Amino acid sequence: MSSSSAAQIDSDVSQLRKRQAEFTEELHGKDMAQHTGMFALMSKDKGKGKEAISKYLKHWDGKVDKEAEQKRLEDYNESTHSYYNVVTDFYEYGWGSSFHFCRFYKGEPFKAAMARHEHYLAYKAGIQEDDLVLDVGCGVGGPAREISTFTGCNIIGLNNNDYQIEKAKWYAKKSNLHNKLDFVKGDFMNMDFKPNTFDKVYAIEATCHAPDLQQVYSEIYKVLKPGGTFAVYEWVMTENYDETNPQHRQIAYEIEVGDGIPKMFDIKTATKALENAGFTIEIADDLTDNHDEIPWYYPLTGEWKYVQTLADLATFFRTSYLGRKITTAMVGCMERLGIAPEGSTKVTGALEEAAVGLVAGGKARLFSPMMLFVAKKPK
Ligand SMILES: CC(C)=CCC[C@@H](C)[C@H]1CC[C@H]2C3=C(CC[C@]12C)[C@@]1(C)CC[C@H](O)C[C@@H]1CC3
Ligand SMILES: C[S@@+](CC[C@H](N)C(=O)[O-])C[C@H]1O[C@@H](n2cnc3c(N)ncnc32)[C@H](O)[C@@H]1O
Repeated sequence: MSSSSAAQIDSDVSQLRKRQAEFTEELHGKDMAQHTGMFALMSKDKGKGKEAISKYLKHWDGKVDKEAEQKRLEDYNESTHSYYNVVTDFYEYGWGSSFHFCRFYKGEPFKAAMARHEHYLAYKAGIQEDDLVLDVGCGVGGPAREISTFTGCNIIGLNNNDYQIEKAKWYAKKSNLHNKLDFVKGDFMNMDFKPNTFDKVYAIEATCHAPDLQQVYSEIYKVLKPGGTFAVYEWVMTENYDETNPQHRQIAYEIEVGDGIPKMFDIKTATKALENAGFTIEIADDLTDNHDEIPWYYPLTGEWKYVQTLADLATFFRTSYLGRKITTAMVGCMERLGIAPEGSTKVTGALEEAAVGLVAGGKARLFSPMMLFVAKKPK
């Protein structure tokens, strides 16, 4: 690439970042980090809120044709940025500050199961005290806070959503972890870190937003020290998935459109992408394939029998089919009263589609949100 075209790309990237940061502040307000869930939804600038939702709908309007898919792949940065601008409040309201699924043991509370899933990844990655670790696609920093507390390591969280970065920084300060954690804006498809920087890298349910898995894994490979480990919970379609089967494809589309994913890839593609990036795969283990008594997707069903503790009733109520209908009705009232941005119910509608697709994919064993890969960069 010539130096003038490289300079042009750099300037386009910095303009995009500036635009996204300015829009974030106008939309969520200067004290954006301090409000969560429905309070955050109410404290948005209503005009910008409407604009944010229409930006999101432009990309995620349910179109399932190849052309729409191609557009989402090309526009992955803006499309995921706009997705997380509008869903983050709902995620925090319904799920908490770790945006991923987990396995559940009998008798185990929801929050403990989520934390254990994070500890397990840290353990498999071999994270040690004082390691410098990169969290790729860090959300609002729930896993980074847990993993740093569990291991004592230092973590840099990389994220392309400004709203989530502000929140992650605020939570880290509140939990007195700001000396161990830092959160930076960036695109995992083109990282700004120097090569060979990190002892370990992990990614939790984030790299599925990449338009090309080999590219994101190659970036991770580049910034990892030789001999370092990369551990990931990847979202994949399983071996049972047949792209030519219209019912299978419909489930994959629901997951893509409802979860802000340009294209769902299968296990084979993810495996090849890791190998082509230069990694040696040490573990490839689909954690949904364990005959668990309590399925990973249970919070999104209406199956009360799986709720393990009384304290989990509040979470389950919000995540279950009935709870989601009630949330949609409540958000509809807020929208009519003008205290939630116009179009908010379209967001709950898309999240409903996500929930339906995820449960259908889980039940049919076509989809896994926890394909664990542990891979090494050779010395
Ligand atoms: C999008 C990716 C790659 C990962 C996120 C996984 C999960 C944390 C989310 C997937 C679907 C989400 C839904 C909710 C919370 C977060 C998820 C489970 C809600 C329960 C939030 C409250 C809304 O009223 C309904 C949502 C349904 C989908
Ligand atoms: C489902 S969330 C998971 C967040 C976090 N790993 C957790 O478990 O709480 C996916 C995250 O990936 C981030 N992300 C998506 N595309 C990205 C990109 N191109 N570069 C950096 N981060 C990205 C999103 O902003 C979001 O924070």
